[in-house]
Amino acid sequence: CDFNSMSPSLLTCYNLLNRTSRSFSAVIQALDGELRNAVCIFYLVLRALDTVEDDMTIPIDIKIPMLKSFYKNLQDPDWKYMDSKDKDRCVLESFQCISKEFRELEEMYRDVISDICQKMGLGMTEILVKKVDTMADWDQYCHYVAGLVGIGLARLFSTSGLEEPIVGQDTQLANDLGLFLQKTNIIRDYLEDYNDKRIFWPKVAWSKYAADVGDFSKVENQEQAVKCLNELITNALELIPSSLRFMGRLKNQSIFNFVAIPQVMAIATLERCYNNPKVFTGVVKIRKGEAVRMMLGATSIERVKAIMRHFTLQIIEKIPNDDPNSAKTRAVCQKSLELT
Ligand SMILES: O=C(O)CO[C@@H](C(=O)O)[C@@H](OCCCCCc1ccc2ccccc2c1)C(=O)NCCCCCc1ccc2ccccc2c1
Ligand SMILES: [Mg+2]
Ligand SMILES: [Mg+2]
Repeated sequence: CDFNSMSPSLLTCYNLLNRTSRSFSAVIQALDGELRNAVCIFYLVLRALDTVEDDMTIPIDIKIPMLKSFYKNLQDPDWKYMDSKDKDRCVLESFQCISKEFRELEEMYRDVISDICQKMGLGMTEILVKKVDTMADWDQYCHYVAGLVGIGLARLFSTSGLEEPIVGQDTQLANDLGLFLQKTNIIRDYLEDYNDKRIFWPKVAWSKYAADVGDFSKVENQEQAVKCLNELITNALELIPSSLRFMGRLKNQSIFNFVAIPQVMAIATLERCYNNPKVFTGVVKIRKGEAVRMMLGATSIERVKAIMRHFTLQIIEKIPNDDPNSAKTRAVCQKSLELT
């Protein structure tokens, strides 16, 4: 990034990106050409929307109209929000810089960002009132907060001309990219979310193993908790074939790295979490050194397949014979092995 030629407002945007995203800021800044600014602004606009969603101090009757109309703020040079208590409130307080840089993007990028922002905001209002009961509810929630991001990004890739039209047209694969990342986050963040009184684990799953999802945080329920954990990880692993097919279509190296690095970090996280009771006593994170080694390695579809194969074999090694989903987990891993 050539920071010397940036306007003060664009510099502020990259500063906000670095402050609000450890896992995405480096790969976004490495993107080629016009995509870099477009994806940076796309991230900040959606992080601002998500910060409204996450802020538990905003009363629901205020929050719902705020989420539904949020995309309109992109056209309002004066809009900002100073009353948030969320950790990422800086993106709401500096929203005038974000919307100014949004309005300076080419129209074809603005159309994608505004459309996804409107759909995500509307989807978030549905989630605020509805619980995640069925696996379909789980897919729907993840579609709104992450699937739509994948769909928008794929459209930006094709719109920029750096990728073929099919990349942006195949919304199912793009959606699955986001579901894989969000499901991994939800699985990993069980305890953090539960302590924030936020439940994203689907009721149809946890109710097989406990009377209340909070029971998993008690050590006497650890065995049942791990069975539920393994069931949700098995569900997430079913998305790997879509992820590989999406990445197999990419031609631009900076876009490949941008897509592949979060995907390999996610499979590494799922492997660390599988059958691991530590998920219920803290947040299981992969070590920085291991993460950097993977990032440097995930630069071609062959390398990514080798990484996916490595972690899939590790998971197969850990499948307990008495786990209720052992046969399904083995079958899902077997399918990934055939593709890698
Ligand atoms: O608030 C927190 O601290 C955690 O937030 C989670 C939550 O609130 O559930 C939750 O917030 C979701 C709503 C806001 C998502 C905004 C976003 C995220 C990443 C982007 C990457 C590039 C461009 C735009 C992006 C937009 C969160 O950040 N979950 C992490 C998974 C979301 C990944 C989205 C995504 C989807 C497909 C992708 C494909 C390729 C590369 C990056 C991708 C990134
Ligand atoms: Mg959030
Ligand atoms: Mg959120």
